[in-house]
Amino acid sequence: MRRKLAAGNWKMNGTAAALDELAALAEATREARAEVLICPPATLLSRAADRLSASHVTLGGQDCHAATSGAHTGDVSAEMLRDAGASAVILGHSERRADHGETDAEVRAKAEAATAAGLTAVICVGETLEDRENGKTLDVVRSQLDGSLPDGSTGDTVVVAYEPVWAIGTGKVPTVAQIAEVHNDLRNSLIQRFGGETANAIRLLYGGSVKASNADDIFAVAHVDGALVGGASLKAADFAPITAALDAS
Ligand SMILES: O=C[C@H](O)COP(=O)(O)O
Repeated sequence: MRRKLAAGNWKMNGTAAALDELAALAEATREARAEVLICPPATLLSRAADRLSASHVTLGGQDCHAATSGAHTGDVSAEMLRDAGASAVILGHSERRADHGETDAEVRAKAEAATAAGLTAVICVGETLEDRENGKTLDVVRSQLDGSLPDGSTGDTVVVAYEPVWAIGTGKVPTVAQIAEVHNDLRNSLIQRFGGETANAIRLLYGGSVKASNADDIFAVAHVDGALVGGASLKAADFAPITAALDAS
């Protein structure tokens, strides 16, 4: 049985004042059965970990380097994230793929580093609008999945987040049929590569303009085990109802 996961990606948002929102989220979701994961900027991780030490909310990074340490100015290793209190790390987000030219091979190497450091890698895949309009959605997503997940991935080491690029921060959401098609295909691809038992333990998240108002419909889709939420994860008042919708699904 896959435990549902409500994950929040704060992206490049949040200074010390945002820690109060985390505390409010922990309070508002204290009865949640789903895992509640927040990925704040790296600068807030250790303070967030201190603030949440007695709570069920887990923490993650938004990226890591593939190396453990070394001459990589400005980068953060998986081990450092773990040391700061993270249990997970988002990898291959489309904003990293677009802004930093990250390839599937780099994402995979980072995921291997995350696993070695004991972090769960939340690996993002998703098509652009152009891909979708050209009928290439499944090809693109399959190829990213194949290239980005390490061999030997398990339900403990990876989570896959399907995030159509055109739905991120735009208020546009795919139809439930479109989400169902991709999630079903992701599950089948995982089964082909890792076998049924392992594949069925890997959680699949949907991400892209998830809000309390559309969460029920999205969470009713087969093989949607939760969400990776951007904008609506910044405020406890927005994110707690999404977590509640996930629990109710
Ligand atoms: O990682 C989260 C996604 O990019 C979704 O962002 P959004 O909920 O603001 O559309």
